[in-house]
Amino acid sequence: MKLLEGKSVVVTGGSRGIGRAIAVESARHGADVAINYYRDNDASYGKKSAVDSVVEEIEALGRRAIALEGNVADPQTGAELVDAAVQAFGKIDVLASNAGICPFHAFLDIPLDVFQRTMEVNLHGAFYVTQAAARQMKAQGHGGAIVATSSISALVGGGMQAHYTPTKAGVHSLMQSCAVSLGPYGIRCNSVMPGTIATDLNADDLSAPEKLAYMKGRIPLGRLGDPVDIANVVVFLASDMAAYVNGAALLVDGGLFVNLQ
Ligand SMILES: NC(=O)C1=CN([C@@H]2O[C@H](COP(=O)(O)OP(=O)(O)OC[C@H]3O[C@@H](n4cnc5c(N)ncnc54)[C@H](OP(=O)(O)O)[C@@H]3O)[C@@H](O)[C@H]2O)C=CC1
Ligand SMILES: C[C@H](O)[C@@H]1OC(=O)[C@H](O)[C@@H]1O
Repeated sequence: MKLLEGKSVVVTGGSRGIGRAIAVESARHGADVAINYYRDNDASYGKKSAVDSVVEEIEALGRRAIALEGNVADPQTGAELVDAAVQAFGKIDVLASNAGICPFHAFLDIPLDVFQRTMEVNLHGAFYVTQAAARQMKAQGHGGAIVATSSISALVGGGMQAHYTPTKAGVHSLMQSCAVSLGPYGIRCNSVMPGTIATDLNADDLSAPEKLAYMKGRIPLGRLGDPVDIANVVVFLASDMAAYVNGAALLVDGGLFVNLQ
């Protein structure tokens, strides 16, 4: 069953990791996809750059794809991405606001620029692109769905993430307020809260075997998440199957959050 047949989906941070999986699974469910990326230089996908390979994969599924470079922290990037999607596909039905960074650092001596960049990319970036997509959806007059990638880190702390966890709590809060602001236009806003998902974001952190074993040991399902585990839930929240889900946050963490002891 295809959940996004004929929809136009915009994904920020769609070249790698969770965003890439959202882009591909959206296409598998029948959507055309506009992908934002920033500094794509990853040639590990069959010797193509990451973004070229995701575009190719979507086209192989019989759907259209465009890719637009841009830093989501720049207020113009979101608007340009939405405009490009409308030019290419005639409309936008779904935004997956997903781009994010997590440079691990201890709290007491975090460089100011690392703190500011994390805030600007993760929280300001989500705000700008959500506003741009919502303006377009309102003008179109037939509603829409916005799904932001928050995190389990919106709910719990991390000693090396004091600059990061507030951005994920902020993204969660942004979706709650937007659910209220945009509900009257039929635009639903929700967030997905991934646990620990195996991507480039945490590859360094989990490269130490002891840390990897510790994290897996804390997850009742006994494995790290796969980007597709998150993408499946984003597709559901974006689809008409979730027509009455608005302002929700869905933990997708293999049970990590509830595992006190
Ligand atoms: N991995 C995990 O365990 C978890 C991740 N998350 C969240 O999921 C989201 C995706 O993370 P994940 O897939 O793991 O990370 P990856 O590092 O694998 O991918 C990040 C993606 O974001 C893009 N990106 C980075 N900075 C910018 C920017 N300034 N402007 C536009 N695009 C940018 C990258 O593009 P490019 O490479 O071209 O620069 C890339 O496509 C993030 O918001 C993260 O906080 C939440 C919970 C857990
Ligand atoms: C980067 C982390 O490993 C990852 O990102 C988050 O949001 C969670 O804290 C995950 O563990």
